[in-house]
Amino acid sequence: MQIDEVSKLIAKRRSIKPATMDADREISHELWQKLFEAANWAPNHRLTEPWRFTVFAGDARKEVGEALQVAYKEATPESEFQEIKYEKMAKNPFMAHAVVAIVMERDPKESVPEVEEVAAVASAVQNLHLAASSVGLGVFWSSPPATYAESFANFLGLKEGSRCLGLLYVGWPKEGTTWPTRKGSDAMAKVVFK
Ligand SMILES: Cc1cc2nc3c(=O)[nH]c(=O)nc-3n(C[C@H](O)[C@H](O)[C@H](O)COP(=O)(O)O)c2cc1C
Repeated sequence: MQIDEVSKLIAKRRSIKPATMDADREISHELWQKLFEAANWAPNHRLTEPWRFTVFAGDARKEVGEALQVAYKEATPESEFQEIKYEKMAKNPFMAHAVVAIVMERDPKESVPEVEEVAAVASAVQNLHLAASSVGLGVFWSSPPATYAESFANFLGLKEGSRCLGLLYVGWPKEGTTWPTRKGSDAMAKVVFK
């Protein structure tokens, strides 16, 4: 593959809003496997492979919605609590075909700094997202404060030191949806050569 082809795929990757996803359209097990294989090739220090994913599809999406509601209550001061947001939390997971919890599982030996483990998980998500984009499958990374709450970590059964880094909404775009575009910015303005 030439660099131009890789660059094209990278530039094509977009976040697809869950509201534009066809929640009923199946994602084959074969495709899920390809997505997680792509994730699994992410760079990671000392090969700790800290990424973990839990896929909630079908009725299991209800559990995520309920856990988000509990976590929202936990993470939101009473004065800021909004009933509308609370109700939406239960419905949101049903907009996508599946919701995938992104987890950084801490290596018990703590052989590398935590920031490196988080970076490795983000790389894994990027790989997965690129693979999904290549076949036109929509992905949206969502990280409301509720996903960082202790009750949400307990819901996911996280081990000591592990962290949830948000949720991926995954689904095929509804028929007629146009793939979003993004205005590019000046890449070289963020680079210094010395
Ligand atoms: C770590 C991380 C967390 C994110 N959390 C949210 C979020 O909570 N809500 C949201 O609207 N977008 C979230 N996004 C997606 C960004 O909004 C999106 O990547 C950005 O708008 C650029 O669009 P693109 O992905 O289509 O290039 C998140 C992205 C990352 C990398």
